[in-house]
Amino acid sequence: MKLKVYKTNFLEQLTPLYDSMEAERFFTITLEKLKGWQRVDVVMNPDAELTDAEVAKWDVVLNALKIYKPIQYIFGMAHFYGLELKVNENTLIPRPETEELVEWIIKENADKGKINILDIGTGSGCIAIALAKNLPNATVYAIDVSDEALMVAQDNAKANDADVTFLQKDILITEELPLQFDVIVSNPPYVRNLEKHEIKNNVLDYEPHLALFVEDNDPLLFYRKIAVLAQKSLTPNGKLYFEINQYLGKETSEILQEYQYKDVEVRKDLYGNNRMIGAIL
Ligand SMILES: C[S@@+](CC[C@H](N)C(=O)[O-])C[C@H]1O[C@@H](n2cnc3c(N)ncnc32)[C@H](O)[C@@H]1O
Repeated sequence: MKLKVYKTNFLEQLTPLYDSMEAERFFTITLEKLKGWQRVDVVMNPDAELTDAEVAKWDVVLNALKIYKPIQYIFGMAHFYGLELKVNENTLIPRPETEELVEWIIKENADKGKINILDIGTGSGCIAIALAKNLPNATVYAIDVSDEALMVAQDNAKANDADVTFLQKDILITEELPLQFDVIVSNPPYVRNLEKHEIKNNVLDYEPHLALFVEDNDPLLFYRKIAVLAQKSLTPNGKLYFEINQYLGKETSEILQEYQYKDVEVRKDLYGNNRMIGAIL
């Protein structure tokens, strides 16, 4: 079949489900992953053919997209802060908002000498690995409760030549952190069940609920627990950084103030939502 004809069919089948720009983006990614081609190659080779075997592979992708499987899980790969990271159903797909949190930490810590950093709830390892790559003076540790996520994170650190020490721990039952840290960062689960209706099917049906959801009656439990643990484990003037639920900026700030943190600052993400918070001990 001609690639041009397949493309028309691919886009037609996806545009009732996704907007046309997104469908076009899926085509481009599939083209790159399955054929090693860029969009310009399609223009330059108007008569290019797909063999039956190639069509079968493209159809697998198309059918998965039709049931809203995220393209990052289809190809097992996501991009974060210039890195290519392996992802699977045990790891959240890293988000652009989280890149902004990483950017904040890098800017504030680039000029410091040797520092220890801890990432709590590391998932794919995205935050820890991006920090290790961009802050060469930092020694980076990362915790997750999920062994499956930690396996992915470890592979990602290795593939990206980043030195990160991973530890399996349930932060909710941990009584102390293993070391003193200059920076503690976390993007913990923060989506309330009552916000589930705002979550798209591709997230709800495929991304790990362990990484996303908290109970409506105590949505900030991770923040409270980490604030308490960090009181004992941050160095003087050490800083805590969190990604936060956009609707709970005020409540999250109040927790940090209650636990005697100073200079509590809420920052917005690129969409204008309250999305991250920093505070000094
Ligand atoms: C919102 S995801 C963040 C993943 C990654 N840091 C990112 O920014 O994409 C939260 C992570 O916390 C982990 N997690 C959930 N409960 C935990 C617990 N009790 N102790 C430690 N980690 C936990 C999940 O496995 C998940 O990887």
